[in-house]
Amino acid sequence: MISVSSLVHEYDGVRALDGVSLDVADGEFVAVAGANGSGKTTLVRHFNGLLEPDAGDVRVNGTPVSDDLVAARASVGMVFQDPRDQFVAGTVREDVAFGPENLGLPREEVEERVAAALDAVNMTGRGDDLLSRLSGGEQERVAIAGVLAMRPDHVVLDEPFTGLDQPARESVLDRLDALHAAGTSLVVVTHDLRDVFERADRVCLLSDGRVLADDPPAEVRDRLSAASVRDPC
Ligand SMILES: Nc1ncnc2c1ncn2[C@@H]1O[C@H](COP(=O)(O)OP(=O)(O)OP(=O)(O)O)[C@@H](O)[C@H]1O
Repeated sequence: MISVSSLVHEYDGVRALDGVSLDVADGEFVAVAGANGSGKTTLVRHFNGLLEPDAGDVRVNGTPVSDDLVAARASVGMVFQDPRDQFVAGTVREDVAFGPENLGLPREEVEERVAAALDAVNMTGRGDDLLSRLSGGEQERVAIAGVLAMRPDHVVLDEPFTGLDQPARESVLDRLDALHAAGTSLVVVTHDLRDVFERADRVCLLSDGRVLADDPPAEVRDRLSAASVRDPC
């Protein structure tokens, strides 16, 4: 469970989040949508302590993130906007193994986690591939595998479809469906709700650092334009 309460974030005195409250229950699929600059990335970077609140409270499984950064980062896996930003190795296998290796897990468990994570993103047998030779969609899936290998309770994806063509987009969506079905909670940040709208349990609309709506998709439709988000249907 991720619980955000009255969160305020300022960059050099400029308010990017202005009292945001939001809960993500275990197993839930929440879409966070809003115009450029509405505060989406700033919000999710608080979920695992990449940013510190200027006011308000962010808890993961009941514990304030700032009290236990290691626990928050184990529980909340983050897939960043450009997957290349999070690669740390040359090959698919080395990259996906990096997180579990840093947990100090035995070699067999690392191998088992890497195999399961690659399987989950449909990249079985691609461990020796060079990351630099993968397509954008494949890179996105490897970034997701790197997060899955940490076995997080929640996976947060910031604009996961940027630059992907329709087949790559569908392949990532398939993987998200499988994760959701397996009980992982998902937070997908997007300015484009296409394909996500009907999958989400809830849509949180941000506008100028405030929550404009946080409801099931059918109930937020009439507020999409106020948040400068295009109706996907
Ligand atoms: N590192 C930073 N320093 C200063 N201001 C920032 C920084 N990061 C974001 N901002 C500002 O904070 C506000 C919210 O930005 P944020 O990136 O959270 O929005 P967003 O909804 O994710 O936007 P986008 O869809 O363009 O990624 C914007 O006004 C942005 O210019």
